[in-house]
Amino acid sequence: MSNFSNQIRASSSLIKRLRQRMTNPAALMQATRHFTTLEGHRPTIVHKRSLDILHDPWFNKGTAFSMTERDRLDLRGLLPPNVMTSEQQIQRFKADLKRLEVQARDGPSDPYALAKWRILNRLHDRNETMYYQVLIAHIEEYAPIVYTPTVGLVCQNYSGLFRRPRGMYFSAEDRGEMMSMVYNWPAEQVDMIVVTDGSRILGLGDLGVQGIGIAIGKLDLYVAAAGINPQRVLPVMIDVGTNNEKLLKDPLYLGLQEHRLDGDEYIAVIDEFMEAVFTRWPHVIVQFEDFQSKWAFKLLQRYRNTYRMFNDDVQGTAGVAIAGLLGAVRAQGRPMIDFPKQKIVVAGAGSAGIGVLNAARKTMARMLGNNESAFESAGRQFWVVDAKLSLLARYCKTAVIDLDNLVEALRIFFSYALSIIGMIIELVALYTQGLITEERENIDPEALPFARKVKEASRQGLREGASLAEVVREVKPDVLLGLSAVGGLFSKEVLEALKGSTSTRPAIFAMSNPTKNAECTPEEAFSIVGDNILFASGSPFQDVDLGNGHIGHCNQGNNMYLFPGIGLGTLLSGSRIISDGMLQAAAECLAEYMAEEEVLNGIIYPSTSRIRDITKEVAAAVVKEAIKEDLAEGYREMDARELQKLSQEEIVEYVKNNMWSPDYPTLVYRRD
Ligand SMILES: NC(=O)C1=CN([C@@H]2O[C@H](COP(=O)(O)OP(=O)(O)OC[C@H]3O[C@@H](n4cnc5c(N)ncnc54)[C@H](O)[C@@H]3O)[C@@H](O)[C@H]2O)C=CC1
Ligand SMILES: CC(=O)C(=O)O
Ligand SMILES: [Mg+2]
Repeated sequence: MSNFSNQIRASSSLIKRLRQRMTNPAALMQATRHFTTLEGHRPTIVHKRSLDILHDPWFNKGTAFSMTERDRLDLRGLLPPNVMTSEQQIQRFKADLKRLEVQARDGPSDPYALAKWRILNRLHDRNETMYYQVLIAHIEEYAPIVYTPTVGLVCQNYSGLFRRPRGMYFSAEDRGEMMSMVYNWPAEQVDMIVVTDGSRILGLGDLGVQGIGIAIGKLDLYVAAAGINPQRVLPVMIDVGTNNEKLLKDPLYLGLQEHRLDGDEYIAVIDEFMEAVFTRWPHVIVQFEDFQSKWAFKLLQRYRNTYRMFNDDVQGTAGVAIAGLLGAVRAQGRPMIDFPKQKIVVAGAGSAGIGVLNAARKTMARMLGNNESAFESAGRQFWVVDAKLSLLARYCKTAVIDLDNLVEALRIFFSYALSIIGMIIELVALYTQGLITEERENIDPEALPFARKVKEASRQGLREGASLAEVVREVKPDVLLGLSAVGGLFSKEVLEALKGSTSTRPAIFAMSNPTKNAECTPEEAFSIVGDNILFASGSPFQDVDLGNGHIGHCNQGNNMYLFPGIGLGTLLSGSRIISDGMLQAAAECLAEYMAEEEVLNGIIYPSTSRIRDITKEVAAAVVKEAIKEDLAEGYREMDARELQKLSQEEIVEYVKNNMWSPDYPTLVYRRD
């Protein structure tokens, strides 16, 4: 043991000495690598023994405790005698899950998926290390359980599923207390926070406090894909109420049963939360997740130049879509630089859709010369179809909230009356859905830059509000991209219309989650539009057997390929903010990751089994860009000046060396 300590000390001092000289980054890298390896073997000091160890998920190894460790920690006799390896433990766990599969002979179903989630969640609660061993080793099998689609089901049922707390809850009732509450979290250091207010969970709408499930699921991917230490992640739910009438009436709902805070009151809560977490952990990175679009953009603008934060739905999704869109160009056998010639129809102008539109337009403009006219002409490549509520309908819905203070009888009466008026207006509002032109009233400011000029539209045989099928028929786009949260929106009529596409290989991105919200299935896409299309969906689908010895590949176009790398790269660069350039570098890295042959075969995103590798590359690209933009302030031993000296290969190596892996540490007991 003392040998270990000596080596670690020696290695640390070597790094220090090297840093003082700062002449040889390669030697520094080597010392850091040596140090990291030793740190991996450094024993962990625990201040507990016996059953307390077995009941602590950080330290518990279950049957994998060696006999000497059992003696050292007073565990002898508290476990069955057969000492198992990690591999045997995973085998036993999987065999147990297999039994569940045998029982669920009807094939995948919601109760089956939930049962699987419960079993994994119980493992998470009792043995963190083994949980991440299982997740990393079988990520393709378990990502759909801890992440989309099953995480959606989990959020919908969270009040019933809740057993043990995970993460922190800041509610509207906690105003004025957050700065002290944040010290209730036991970890001294937190690297990553994923926060949601539960207002738009996947495509499932407002799930209130139950939305914490999505923050937990995203952080599982941070650990599995980016190797962020699980002791340094924090899922957060900001409960400002819910406008989900069902949850408001549910006696078993776990959150605040009042309508959502709005306006300045809402912003004050989020401000207080941000101040609290950045006061305790100045270097933390905060990922905003699944906020309704009304707040997603405003909060992003409010914080992005002050705090280390990003919005995954707006910015992560945009990067993943750009990578996919560039892949679609390559899949047509054309160079990426042809991207500005693509005609793109987007269905859904919410936080994700607008994020994609802005990023795609900027990418095209850059390729066209990066000036104003390039930006103008890039804008003409997009046709946006949306369906929004009118302002009056929104007013009626909000008015219900304002009536809360009246006598109960009156409240109920007016509530119902206004809800009915709201519903009627909503129905009327449906007539205003469709192609967005400058003629549209009450257009969202974010969507305005993509509104088509009326004259231009009419020259194409289109008008304000033209249906998606009409738009596709007239535009004959290269790409049809859905971020609408409306399952089946790419109907037979729409897909038939896409057969007229002028592209040699039309691409369909049905990106809405979870599975039932996908705009179409791959079977529908391949069978209606043809074998030669490119298909991507937000949630995983099986590849399609095209029946002629060919496979219709189903790509998973999900921001999970970027957000872990964006977070890790930001952490390791020590960048003060997350710049557009860093996000662009992440997207380009993903786009270039796929080999020519894969792309020509219709594979534009890597399989989930490669997620740890792509995340490492994305993180390295983010670090590199942060250095280039002079934003990198360094991390631990690697300060800004040393980062500057690293070559591309050394940056990748640096990232790899700093990714946590789930190995059981040797435990040594010391009295408190
Ligand atoms: N694959 C991925 O990585 C990601 C997928 N998503 C998914 O995208 C969907 C949308 O997310 P957000 O943009 O954040 O939600 P949002 O609620 O902000 O946006 C949805 C938009 O679709 C529009 N819409 C509704 N019905 C429509 C219709 N019939 N035709 C055209 N547009 C219609 C709405 O008016 C709204 O503007 C969700 O299902 C979400 O799970 C979101 C982020 C990442
Ligand atoms: C994937 C994701 O972030 C979403 O569906 O909201
Ligand atoms: Mg999301």
